[in-house]
Amino acid sequence: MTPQATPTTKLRLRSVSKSFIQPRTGHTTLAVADVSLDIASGEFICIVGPSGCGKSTVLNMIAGLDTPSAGAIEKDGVAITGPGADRGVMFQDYALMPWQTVQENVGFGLHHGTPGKGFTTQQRQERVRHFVELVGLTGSEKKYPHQLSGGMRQRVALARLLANGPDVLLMDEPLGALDAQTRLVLQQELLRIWGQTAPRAQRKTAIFITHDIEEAVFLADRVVVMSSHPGRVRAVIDIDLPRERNEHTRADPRFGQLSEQIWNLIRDEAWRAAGAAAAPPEAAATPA
Ligand SMILES: Nc1ncnc2c1ncn2[C@@H]1O[C@H](COP(=O)(O)OP(=O)(O)OP(=O)(O)O)[C@@H](O)[C@H]1O
Repeated sequence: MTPQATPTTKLRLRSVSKSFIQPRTGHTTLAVADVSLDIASGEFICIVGPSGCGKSTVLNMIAGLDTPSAGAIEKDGVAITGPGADRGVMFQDYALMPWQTVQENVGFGLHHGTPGKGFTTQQRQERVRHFVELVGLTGSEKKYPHQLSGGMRQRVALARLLANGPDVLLMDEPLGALDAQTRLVLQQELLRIWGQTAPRAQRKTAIFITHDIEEAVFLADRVVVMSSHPGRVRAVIDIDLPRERNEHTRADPRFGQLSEQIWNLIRDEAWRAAGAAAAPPEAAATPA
């Protein structure tokens, strides 16, 4: 049964399925089956699951880049029928324009797209300055993407996403290409920029895809665990770790328990997705 919408529901997926038909062979892949989910306004949701379980397909449908084959997706009670500036998307590969500076990249949507409507040139410039500062890139405004590290490029991509003023942030493995230390730093930076210490009403609704279970536990209010073939919601785990999340969070025993709980839900499929016939048996508990 589909859950009832609450007054704070921002996004609602109702029995959403998606099939892809190969034009040449006519072969149909059921990528996502019967996904129902309510996402509250200001909530941070992470989606995890084995490779190919349909995470990106779900995100693309919320973005309006793909259309459900069955079911419906609503934002604020209105069906999503295509892309919109109210939903900003961020990918792993930065997607910056190499011939533009940091500030030109951040301001692109404001100067050339619908997000800039209603702003004067001065207001747009001020908005760019604000988001460049928020992501910690003041002083690098005139640099080009090739002059930046991977972490700085994703800061630019995040500033651009926010400058466009969406109320839903859709992030498809945005930290996936970064080295391990930069990734840890940017996880915390992302929560700061998202406003984890602000009241929920002031936060954006965020949906974040990751393969990294600890990243999901660190970031999310709830983790959606998907299973594959076809992609379904296997479990939704409440992350009852206090905010603000910071370096102490990872040392909290609850952090380890939640990570293990999620890994146990996906380990068999993750091993198979990685080419193994089956996962090895779970390690026996150490005798007391
Ligand atoms: N445009 C497409 N045409 C045909 N099949 C597709 C298309 N997009 C996705 N699929 C298939 O749908 C399934 C789900 O793909 P999707 O990329 O959503 O999974 P994912 O969980 O995001 O994967 P990964 O973790 O590897 O990024 C896969 O079997 C994939 O091959």
